[in-house]
Amino acid sequence: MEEVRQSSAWVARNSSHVTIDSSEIEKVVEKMKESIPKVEWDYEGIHYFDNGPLTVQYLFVLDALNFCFWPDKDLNYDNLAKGLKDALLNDSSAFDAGRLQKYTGPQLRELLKWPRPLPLEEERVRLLHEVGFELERSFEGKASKLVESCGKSAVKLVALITRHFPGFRDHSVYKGHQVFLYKRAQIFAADLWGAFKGQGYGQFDDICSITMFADYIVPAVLQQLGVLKYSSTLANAIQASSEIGAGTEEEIELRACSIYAVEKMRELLSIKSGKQVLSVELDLWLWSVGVQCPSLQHHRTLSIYY
Ligand SMILES: Nc1nc2c(c(CN[C@H]3C=C[C@H](O)[C@@H]3O)cn2[C@@H]2O[C@H](COP(=O)(O)O)[C@@H](O)[C@H]2O)c(=O)[nH]1
Repeated sequence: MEEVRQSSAWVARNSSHVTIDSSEIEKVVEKMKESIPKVEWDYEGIHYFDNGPLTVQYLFVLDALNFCFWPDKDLNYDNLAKGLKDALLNDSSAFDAGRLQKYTGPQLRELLKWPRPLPLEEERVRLLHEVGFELERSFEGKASKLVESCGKSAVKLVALITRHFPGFRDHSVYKGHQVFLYKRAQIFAADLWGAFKGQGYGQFDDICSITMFADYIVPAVLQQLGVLKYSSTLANAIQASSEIGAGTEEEIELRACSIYAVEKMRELLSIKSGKQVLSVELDLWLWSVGVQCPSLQHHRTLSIYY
């Protein structure tokens, strides 16, 4: 994940619309250092879990579709996680590689029991087909095989996923530089780690290499904490719920500066608390704060990446 760290740091150094306030990072860290809020994975009980390969298949399908809920004001991540869980409980072959390649938009909607078209539904279906096809072609149809071939390395897992599945290649070109953010590939590794509690399919000896997952919730939380500061034009656009184009400087800065800021928080917290703190732990905490605050104004970008 060095490429994610380095390219995000480059954006933070050259940023025009978003700045990181180091003194606010220090204040947040000072408040947290005695007890870093530990957030239990699946504290909501919304995920499928059977401690085996079907859970891996479930999480891979979940993270293939884990993006852009906001255009439907009633839809959120929980609906997706729970909808896919119920679908699997109802039919354990629902995510077989052959089946994944055949879903249509209306069938996906029905599977999730969602009464109207999903945001970016055509893309969601295309990505499901891509996952089914490539799993069948290279991994005996099983996401568990993909994970097994990574030798307990999250870095290898992200590299393998982004090599095989174009839909997970979450990157942009910013001021002439290629920037890697890899949100859904990294969150898949983190979901395995969380679900399997760092054992079996969730054992990654390098889980400390994962960065935060640059979505639309965590940047808003960091802004609320004072860690991120926006230009007035950007602040107004977010306040007015105006769409921010995918690949624009503003969008990349929001995401990359969030990664950089969380890395800085992690470094400082590790020093002050004398314990190794993981970016994934900070992410889970920040995300849980964000989703518990319905009034939080987040940026709106149509994207398949987050
Ligand atoms: N940074 C970060 N972003 C995350 C997650 C998760 C889910 N993690 C679960 C896994 C185990 C735990 O129990 C968590 O519940 C979803 N998202 C992103 O949020 C957005 C959805 O927001 P809303 O529209 O309000 O549902 C969307 O971009 C989605 O991709 C996370 O952990 N970190």
